[in-house]
Amino acid sequence: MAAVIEVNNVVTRFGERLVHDGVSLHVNAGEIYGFLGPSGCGKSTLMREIILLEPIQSGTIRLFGEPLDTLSFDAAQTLRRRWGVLFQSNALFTSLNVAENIAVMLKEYTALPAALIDEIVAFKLDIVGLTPNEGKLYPSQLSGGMKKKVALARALALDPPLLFLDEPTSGLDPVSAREFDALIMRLRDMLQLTVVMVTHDLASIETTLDRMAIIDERRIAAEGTLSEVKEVPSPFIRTFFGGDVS
Ligand SMILES: Nc1ncnc2c1ncn2[C@@H]1O[C@H](COP(=O)(O)OP(=O)(O)OP(=O)(O)O)[C@@H](O)[C@H]1O
Repeated sequence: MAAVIEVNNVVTRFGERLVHDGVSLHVNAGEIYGFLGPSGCGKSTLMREIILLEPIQSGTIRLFGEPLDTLSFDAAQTLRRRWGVLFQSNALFTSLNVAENIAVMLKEYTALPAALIDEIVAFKLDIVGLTPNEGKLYPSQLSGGMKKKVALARALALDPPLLFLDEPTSGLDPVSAREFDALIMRLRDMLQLTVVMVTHDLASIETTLDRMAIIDERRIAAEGTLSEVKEVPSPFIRTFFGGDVS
């Protein structure tokens, strides 16, 4: 299976704080892959380095085989269109309705005619389970679960093969959270996506992740399937999966 993301020996330091000290992992095409680890271990920072929001200080990251550190400005812009990101905050535009939020990316990055954009938006609403009428609502009129679906539809607007999710189920009630997990798995299969998510949600981890990396003590403490990482003797893994702490 081809690696969509290869992280090699990444070292990240903020002032005195060493966050990553030689982090390496790889994400294969078509997997749902998790970044796990204690609070502050650098999960979000690693994701930000991969999506070009944070400079790579040392080490290499390749996306679709392309090394990120030597990308030209134009190549970086082209690459950015190959992933979608669902931020924890959803980052919806409050002054735009749901359909307009989804259309933003299409208006900004394509020269498609308005009628075609409307059709694409209708399709994106449908695949995340929202109705055309819900497309007319504003973010303030939506539940937490609906906001996530809108942000997901927007992240998928340009048909990226790669999707990043930052704690997608945090703040959702358990029913909405499991519904969202099922949606991610369905979309992965339907659109043949590769999905990377930062998560602390044990139910999501158990049901959705094919493989995961545990970042702990500045390094990868374990990488593999759930049963593989559970075998690794590490205090964080024992506590997190062992049920010592809720
Ligand atoms: N731009 C920055 N400048 C300085 N310190 C930063 C910066 N970004 C992150 N950090 C620090 O790096 C460490 C890792 O942060 P990060 O948000 O990646 O952790 P995390 O594993 O995602 O945490 P959480 O699970 O709590 O969201 C933290 O100590 C954070 O304060």
